[in-house]
Amino acid sequence: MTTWYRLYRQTLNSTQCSLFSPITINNWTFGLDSVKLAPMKIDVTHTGKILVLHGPNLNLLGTREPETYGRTTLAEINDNLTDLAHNDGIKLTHFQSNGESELIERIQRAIGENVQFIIINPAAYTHTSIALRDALAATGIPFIEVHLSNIFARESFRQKSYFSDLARGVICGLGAKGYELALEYALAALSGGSSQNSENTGVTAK
Ligand SMILES: O=C1C[C@@](O)(C(=O)O)C[C@@H](O)[C@@H]1O
Repeated sequence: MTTWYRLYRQTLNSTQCSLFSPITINNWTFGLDSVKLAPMKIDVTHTGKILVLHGPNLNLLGTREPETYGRTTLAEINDNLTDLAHNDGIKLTHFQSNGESELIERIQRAIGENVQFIIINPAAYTHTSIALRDALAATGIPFIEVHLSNIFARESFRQKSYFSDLARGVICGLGAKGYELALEYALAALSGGSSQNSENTGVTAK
């Protein structure tokens, strides 16, 4: 999909405004100036919004049980996702909390912010929180459930999720890569490129 950006060029006595098709290389956008071809770094026009939510103890990623959750820190995960989304002109915000009520309030705010997709690792709340599940259901915003570890290969109490039946999809056991894959799907869905049709994907969309 070609995204068009509005470029403003300050002149001596006026601000000229034209539409140009940009080329983006390494987060720099090059546009055609109305007089000459000149590189201009501009703010990318964000055409969509994705919210990434992390539940309790995920702030400790990197040092927390690395044999189970890997050595990638939460900051590294968030930075990577932010860059990937930004390259597609999508604004990505992330939020981590150890508290159920804070996560619920963050989800409720997403409605007013026009968030179009949520990626969530509810962490231990996966197995306990009807309240978080209800908050996601109340927004009606499609979401993907992500777990770093393969919860189905772990203790039996981790094999129950209060989210999976509402989720567009579930990714678990692939470590930090799982977030990237979830984002890839969300970006495709926002650009209309991801089929929501079970006939085409083999996946039943909610
Ligand atoms: O905190 C977590 C992390 C987790 O969601 C995961 O990403 O693998 C799995 C949960 O069972 C656990 O409580």
